[in-house]
Amino acid sequence: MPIKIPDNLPAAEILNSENIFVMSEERAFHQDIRPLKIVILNLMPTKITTETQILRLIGNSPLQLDIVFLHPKTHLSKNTPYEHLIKFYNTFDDIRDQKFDGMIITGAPVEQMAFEEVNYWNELKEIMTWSYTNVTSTLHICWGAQAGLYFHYGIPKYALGEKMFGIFSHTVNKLNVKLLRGFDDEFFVPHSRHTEIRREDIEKVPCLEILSESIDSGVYIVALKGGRQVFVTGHSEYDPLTLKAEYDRDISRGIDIKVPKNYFPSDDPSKYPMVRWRGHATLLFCNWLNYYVYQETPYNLEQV
Ligand SMILES: CC(=O)SCCNC(=O)CCNC(=O)[C@H](O)C(C)(C)COP(=O)(O)OP(=O)(O)OC[C@H]1O[C@@H](n2cnc3c(N)ncnc32)[C@H](O)[C@@H]1OP(=O)(O)O
Ligand SMILES: N[C@@H](CCO)C(=O)O
Repeated sequence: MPIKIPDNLPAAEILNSENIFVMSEERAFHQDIRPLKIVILNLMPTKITTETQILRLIGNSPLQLDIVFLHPKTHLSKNTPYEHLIKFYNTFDDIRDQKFDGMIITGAPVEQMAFEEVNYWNELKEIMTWSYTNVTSTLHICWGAQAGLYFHYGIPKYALGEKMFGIFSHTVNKLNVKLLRGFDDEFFVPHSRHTEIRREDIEKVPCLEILSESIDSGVYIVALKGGRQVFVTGHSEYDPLTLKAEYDRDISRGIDIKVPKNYFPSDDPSKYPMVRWRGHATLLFCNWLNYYVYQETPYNLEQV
């Protein structure tokens, strides 16, 4: 949350230059406050796990959030009980006439298919088109980021020779970016994917900026200048044991999968994983909610 201090306090200039959010008395006086409307398009097969992971992060904020869950109506989930979807989820038809402050589009285990082969691709294209005009800021995660970058900007994904699997070190590319406020110089993020997007393709689109990368796992955060869209290639929301569950699943299926890198102490899968990404995950979601959603969204949502 911003610090409200007198406009002319000397600390204001110093803190502003350090990328700390200081709100002037005048701005604070004029700021109207209401709960934020957030829509989560959950494309993961294990929807209940993902709901919990995302809510844990966005719930760690003093803001009141009204959450709406969406699932694609053109895909019948095998792994999430239908009763759960009926009880807690909407489809796009239910909300297409509404406006939202923020939207999160999750990952999905479909990255090895062409986008057009995904059975809800046409529906997703419609939702992503709508998000551009009906949502103040949309955060896309993993496959959701690949899909958004491909649909909005024609950026392709490429198959990797080996799954990017583990916890990787990242750095920030640019100083004084609100989304990156408070990030350490080096921070860690889980990745679990068979495909990648490439810097050279993103650089061809002048309205996009690469905000964070990793020497080992490549591009991490891309944003539309102004913050209306954020694309994140990693899974900072993952629980301590999510990579282990994916690893155990693949081992039990006889798949040739390597131990996730930098995850188990001494790379020994019998040991409990070391969590080194929770602080980063919390900050990323808080910063997005605060600076790209709350501070930018109009009080009257119809003006989005
Ligand atoms: C790159 C990223 O975004 S990573 C994020 C994805 N990560 C994860 O999903 C991790 C957790 N998931 C898993 O462990 C596995 O997917 C499991 C165990 C839930 C199921 O795996 P499997 O039994 O091998 O595959 P299954 O046939 O059930 O399909 C898996 C999912 O792929 C997706 N899928 C598969 N084919 C299609 C298709 N043609 N169109 C759209 N979605 C498809 C679906 O989401 C499907 O699950 P759902 O029907 O519950 O939505
Ligand atoms: N994180 C995914 C990658 C597949 O898209 C999994 O291991 O299931």
